[in-house]
Amino acid sequence: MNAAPLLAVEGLTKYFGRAPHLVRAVEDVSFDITPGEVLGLVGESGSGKSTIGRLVLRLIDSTAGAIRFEGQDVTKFPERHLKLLRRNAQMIFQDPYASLNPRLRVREIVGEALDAHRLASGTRRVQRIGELLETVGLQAAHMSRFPHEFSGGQRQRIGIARALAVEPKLIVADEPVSALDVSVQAQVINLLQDLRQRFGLAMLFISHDLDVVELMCDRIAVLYLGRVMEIGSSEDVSKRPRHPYTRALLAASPKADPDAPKIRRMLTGDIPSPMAPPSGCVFRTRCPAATEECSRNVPKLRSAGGGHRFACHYDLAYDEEPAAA
Ligand SMILES: Nc1ncnc2c1ncn2[C@@H]1O[C@H](COP(=O)(O)OP(=O)(O)OP(=O)(O)O)[C@@H](O)[C@H]1O
Repeated sequence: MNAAPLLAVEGLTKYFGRAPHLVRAVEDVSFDITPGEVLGLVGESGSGKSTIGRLVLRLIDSTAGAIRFEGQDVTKFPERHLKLLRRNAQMIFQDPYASLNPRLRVREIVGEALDAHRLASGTRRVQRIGELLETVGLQAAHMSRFPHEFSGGQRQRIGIARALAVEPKLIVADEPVSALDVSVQAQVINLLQDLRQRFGLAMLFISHDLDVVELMCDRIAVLYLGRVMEIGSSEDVSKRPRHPYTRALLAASPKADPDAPKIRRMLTGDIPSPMAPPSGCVFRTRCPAATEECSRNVPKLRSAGGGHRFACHYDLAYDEEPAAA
């Protein structure tokens, strides 16, 4: 619990564009990931999950905040130091079709990472590519094929082999199974679990699906309109959620108990535009329990004990009905 964080994100903020079209994609987000830990980022479409993943790997620049990787703030890294970051932190993308260059053989796709960091050459390089393919459940002989010769699940395995080539300490997995057939999703999740155990990988695991996140992650951060609504152990967040939004998300899951308390089933209306987020608590326009207070003040994250925190002015009992409007 007290291990020095591998990744420490503090007050991370990202705006796209300019006023009056300023998009507040990520607003004052903080979290840590310790070595070997898997943190899930969950939230509806547009909540800022991918943006956070891209910020962490410096694929895009932040507006404000710090991203410390092993204590060093990567937001301040000059371009030439980014290679060091990429040696330690890699991305697995959502779409295994778009993320692999169709003109390159698997050998070149996986080998590129080895070459960029001069990790292996000659016969050792070929051997290493074969090993990586076997590590992800493919065969060494597959290295001479092109991406189109593989199924979606197999392509995602190639993307994983490419990420593993540099022996990273952190993997940002952005919806790694959402584009796959349901029947294949579990296999890829199992592979990621297995790799995590084998290599002690830490992960930032991005998904809109709370069930997948619960399965995969040690801790979960729930995002809404670019802000953290709740963060804590998977167990606390999924079994003892304190924020009305987390409860609503859980209720929307196909696994939800139909007799669940009413507050959990009341997520209605659309997500407001990140160009015009509501005042006070950003969730208040969809929250069944919102009051005047919620429109005036932004709730701070507060502790529910044991590292579990939630950003709500109220602390409603789990089965409490919302106040009449
Ligand atoms: N390059 C960009 N320019 C302008 N707006 C952007 C850009 N990238 C993302 N956004 C906006 O930032 C917000 C957060 O987007 P982001 O993709 O991070 O959300 P997400 O939670 O990952 O959603 P999804 O699951 O749909 O990918 C959205 O409103 C999105 O439209």
